[in-house]
Amino acid sequence: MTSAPTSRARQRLRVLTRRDDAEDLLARLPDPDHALAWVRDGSGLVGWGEAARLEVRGPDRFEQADRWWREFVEHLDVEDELGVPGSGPVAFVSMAFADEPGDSVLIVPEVVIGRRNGDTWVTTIGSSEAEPAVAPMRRPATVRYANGQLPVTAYREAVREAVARMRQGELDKVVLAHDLVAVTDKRLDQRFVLRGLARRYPECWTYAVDGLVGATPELLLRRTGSVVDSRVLAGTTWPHDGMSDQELADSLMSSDKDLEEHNYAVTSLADTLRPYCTTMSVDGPSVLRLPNVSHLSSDVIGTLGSSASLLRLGAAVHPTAAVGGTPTLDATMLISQLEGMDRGRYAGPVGWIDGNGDGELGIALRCAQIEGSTARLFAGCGVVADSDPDTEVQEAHAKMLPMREALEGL
Ligand SMILES: C=C(O[C@@H]1C=C(C(=O)O)C=C[C@H]1O)C(=O)O
Repeated sequence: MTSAPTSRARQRLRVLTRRDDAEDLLARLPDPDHALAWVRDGSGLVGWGEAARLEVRGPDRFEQADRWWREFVEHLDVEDELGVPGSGPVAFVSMAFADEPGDSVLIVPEVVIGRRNGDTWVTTIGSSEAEPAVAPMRRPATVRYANGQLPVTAYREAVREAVARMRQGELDKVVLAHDLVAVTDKRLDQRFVLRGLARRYPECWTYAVDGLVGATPELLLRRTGSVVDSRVLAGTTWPHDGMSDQELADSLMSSDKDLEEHNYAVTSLADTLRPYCTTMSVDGPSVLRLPNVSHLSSDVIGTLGSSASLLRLGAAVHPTAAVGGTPTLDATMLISQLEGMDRGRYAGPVGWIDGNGDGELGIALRCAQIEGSTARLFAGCGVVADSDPDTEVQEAHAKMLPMREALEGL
């Protein structure tokens, strides 16, 4: 569906970027229910209002979104004092994981506040309204949890079945997820959740687009002119049995199972991105340590030999084997068969794009879909032939902690 202000775009919207003195981006968000955010360690973008919105679904959702955005940008009058990635016109993006079901969304805010390398700016898109007052923050007093579409017991069974299929040689890796529903005593304030995540996970990208709120450690793709880079994660451990951080890191770096999972993920990203690049290098794996989990992490960097926009590149690489599996098609079919739930925009690309086709797309992990006083949390794990279902259940639990703590205000 296109709830398209294409007609508004045709009227030539005015886009104005000027310098600003924003200190705390998240503190500027006025609205508890419609936050737009992509912030890491104090830098990034926040936005509010809707100058335009696109909803798309299906296998060509990236191409449709790319076409719509390019047309939208053509009908703008832009005045941009900064001319850096993220200044000028911007759309926040959140794509569905699957071809079906699931809606993807692009939102062009009326106001964007950005910060990058110490420069801060404000962009207005078709609006010259004064900044609205920031509504007081709401915090829930109680949070209760209930089964989602795939309860833990069924998840354990799904992992067991996947392991059996892999031992029969049907496929090499599949990433299976489950969900959990949190119910609070009042309407959730997305800004409360965002601030909790950003405070505890400054090295992650804290995001909110159309009610999907989270803090992801995984960067699917960033395009900055002719440079493209990615941070691929797969292979996970978490604090247990009194092991020190060093012992956890050593065990991860020497785990054949985790190295295998990681290798599938890096290969899937590099193989699908390489055709667009003239050079490419992979640096890793090393261990990325977060408060709740540690991951094997590799950085991929390439020089683009093509003018493909970030959304086009996203179409080529999604889903990597960090959230899908290997081979990709077998894995996505098995996911829909064994999970039997709608992932929505969890594990899909999330982030922002600008008028030059640059931007950042993370993988929407460690997140929840917030609606009123409920939040649907998701977490998944890479499963290979050597996986143990009970251990995967514990891993998924560790991956849900950031969102649970943010909801509970811990
Ligand atoms: C699927 C998730 O995480 C992904 C799976 C990982 C793994 O299996 O080791 C690690 C990081 C992410 O790529 C999630 O957090 O829900």
